[in-house]
Amino acid sequence: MFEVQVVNRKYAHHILTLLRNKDSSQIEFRKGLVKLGRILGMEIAEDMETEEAVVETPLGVKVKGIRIKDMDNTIIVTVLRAAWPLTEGLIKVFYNARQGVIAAKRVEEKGMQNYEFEIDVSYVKMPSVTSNDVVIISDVMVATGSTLARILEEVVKKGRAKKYYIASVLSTPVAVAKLRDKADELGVDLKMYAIWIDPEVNQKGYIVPGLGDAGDRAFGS
Ligand SMILES: O=P(O)(O)OC[C@H]1O[C@H](OP(=O)(O)OP(=O)(O)O)[C@H](O)[C@@H]1O
Ligand SMILES: O=c1cc[nH]c(=O)[nH]1
Repeated sequence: MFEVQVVNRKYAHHILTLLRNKDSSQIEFRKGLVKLGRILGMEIAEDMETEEAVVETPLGVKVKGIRIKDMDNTIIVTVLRAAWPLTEGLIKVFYNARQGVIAAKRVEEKGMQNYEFEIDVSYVKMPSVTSNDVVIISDVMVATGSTLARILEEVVKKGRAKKYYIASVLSTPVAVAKLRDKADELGVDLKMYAIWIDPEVNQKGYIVPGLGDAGDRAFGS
């Protein structure tokens, strides 16, 4: 099963506009990603089931509240390197999350064929996953979807989660179609959140209008 949801919040789009601006500084860019990570985390939390929780306040009064059931069985996987600040924001919401890291790179020297890049996965370190877990994959730019499709293959090798989320800033129709196919092929329940879906990927594999090379803008080239 695959679903995609765009974040319909003025504040998120205000920050996205700052990120798109070529004159925004490296620090502004990173800070913007942290803010969007927190918003994406809130959106994902909104999608999760809750249960009743009763607590006693310092006044000695018991009160009914709620807890998000999967708060303590969430795993966040960061795709290096641009997603690092995005994860910083996600962690503010999923404060007990276990974490994994994946280094994956498009082999750009071989070029893009039919909106597909070969992906070189050089490092995978993540906790084992059980059927009680929810996995959130944090990646800023989902352009052709080649990287995330490949990463999903790696992630499911660690065990089957009951649900997978993608937390991203920008994606494209091409990537959405590819991820839908990959979710079907792997038989996973996948929901992708993006702040916005841009219309195009250019010949070099950049999202257009996009925001440029997110890794370089956040950390330098
Ligand atoms: O959907 P795709 O076409 O596969 O492209 C998306 C990938 O490109 C970006 O990484 P990048 O190669 O810029 O790496 P960096 O963050 O380390 O700079 C981005 O963070 C994704 O991982
Ligand atoms: O536009 C794009 C596409 C992939 N990676 C980026 O950083 N930017």
